[in-house]
Amino acid sequence: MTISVSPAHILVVDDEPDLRTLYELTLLREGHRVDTADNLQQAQALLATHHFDVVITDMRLPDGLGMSLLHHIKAQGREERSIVITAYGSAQNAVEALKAGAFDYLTKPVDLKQFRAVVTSAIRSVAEVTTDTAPSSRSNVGAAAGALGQRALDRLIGQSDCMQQIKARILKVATSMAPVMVTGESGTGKELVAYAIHANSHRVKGPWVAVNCGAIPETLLEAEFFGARKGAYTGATQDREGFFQAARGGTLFLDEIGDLPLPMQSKLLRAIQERRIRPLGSNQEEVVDVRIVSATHKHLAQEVQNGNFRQDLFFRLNVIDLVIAPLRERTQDLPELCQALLTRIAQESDMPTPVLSKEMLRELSSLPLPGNVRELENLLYRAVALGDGQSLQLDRPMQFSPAVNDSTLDAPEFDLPSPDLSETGRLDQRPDDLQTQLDMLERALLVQALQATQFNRTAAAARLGLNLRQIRYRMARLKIDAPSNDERTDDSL
Ligand SMILES: Nc1ncnc2c1ncn2[C@@H]1O[C@H](COP(=O)(O)OP(=O)(O)OP(=O)(O)O)[C@@H](O)[C@H]1O
Repeated sequence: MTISVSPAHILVVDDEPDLRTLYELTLLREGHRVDTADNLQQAQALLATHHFDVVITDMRLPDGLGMSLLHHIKAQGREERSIVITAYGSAQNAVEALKAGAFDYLTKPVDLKQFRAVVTSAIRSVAEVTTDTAPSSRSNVGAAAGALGQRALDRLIGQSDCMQQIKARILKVATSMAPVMVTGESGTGKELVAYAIHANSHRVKGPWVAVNCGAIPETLLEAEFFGARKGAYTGATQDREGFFQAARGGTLFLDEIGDLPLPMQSKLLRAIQERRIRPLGSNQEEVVDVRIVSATHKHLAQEVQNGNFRQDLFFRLNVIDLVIAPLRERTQDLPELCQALLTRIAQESDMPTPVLSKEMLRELSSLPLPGNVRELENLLYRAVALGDGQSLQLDRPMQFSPAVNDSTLDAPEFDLPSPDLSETGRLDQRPDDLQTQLDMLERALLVQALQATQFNRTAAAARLGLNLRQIRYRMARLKIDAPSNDERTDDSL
């Protein structure tokens, strides 16, 4: 399907006359105005005298690399969107081009359908920016966003340096097709950030498809991602779209990407590299037209080291990284966050917004809040529920009593009546670091649920609000050797 965009002025730079003509004719047929150059020098001469919307350049040119055109465009602050054509299999060049500011890249042999889709996308992104605002004002955070984009940025509460930098970076990276990886602890707002990237991009009118990679049973992953034809597997009574098809023209958000099993990682890598997918049971490939934003709370580089995550996929997904600091490292955001969250909670319950006292704010600031903004949100919900309608009643978080100063933060008091923590026999030793303490707590809860279900992992997972794959993963990570670790029929997903 050809998507119509307004005619654009495009520069094609390639030293191969046949290819140059092929690209030129394809673009002319779409109604665009095209100039061509067969080397860097000619391209630079044309750039000196003309303004283009899009520059399409081969990577290898007789007098240098197409990359230097990118640097030239960037250094001059020009508005052209550049698309680089790289040799097949040179992932490094593609990633470098995106990092150098290319809007997108194409791999040889160039598929004309893909070529048209990428060019259309680039033209759209120029149009979005020029209708929304003058590009020169982009340094002003928020100025470049349209109404939806601005709303998405506004939902990210906080004026700390970290949040300001995140917002500025969202605007900076939104306008290209480069894959972005958002990292941060659980509940730090990774999904909000990912959505803000979509909402500020030229793909905003396309779909936003968010997928939790850890929540899909392993056996269904391929069909869920790439779609399936009728009859491809038992129960497939009709053709169905996968996430890649559903997100066509928009953004595919892969949350908890670190939970994707290795075989699926290979399939995802292939889809990204080849820009093609094949639905299950189909012999036809389909062109991929999605921007990928992924997120994880894991240290993915460490997962690569441990052999749990493919390095090449990491490299592909992590072209641009965006790191969100935990809430305890930006406590200056707390007052504004509490205010916004309380206003929302009060609106939902149709009541006046309760006032947060200074004491309570101080108390909240002293909590480690390992669940970050989500935990803060839950705490405030409980505080509203326990309060008298005007004042709030802070209920201590389940896992920690509030730390009064840093030294108590190092040795939080566990306040968990239900799981038999002494089972672990290790809590008294109180390790210093938070992660070890959380691991011990998680281990105790898992063991307790497993014991209560005679080590039936499916039932234990259900008790804890997990699925089988998630509990298996957690058991393996914490080296919990349950009698049912040899496959049981009830667990055989
Ligand atoms: N800066 C923020 N301003 C306002 N609300 C926020 C902010 N950060 C997070 N939240 C809220 O906290 C909750 C968790 O946010 P979100 O789901 O984006 O976090 P996450 O990092 O993706 O979590 P997880 O790792 O569990 O997937 C949501 O309700 C979100 O609205």
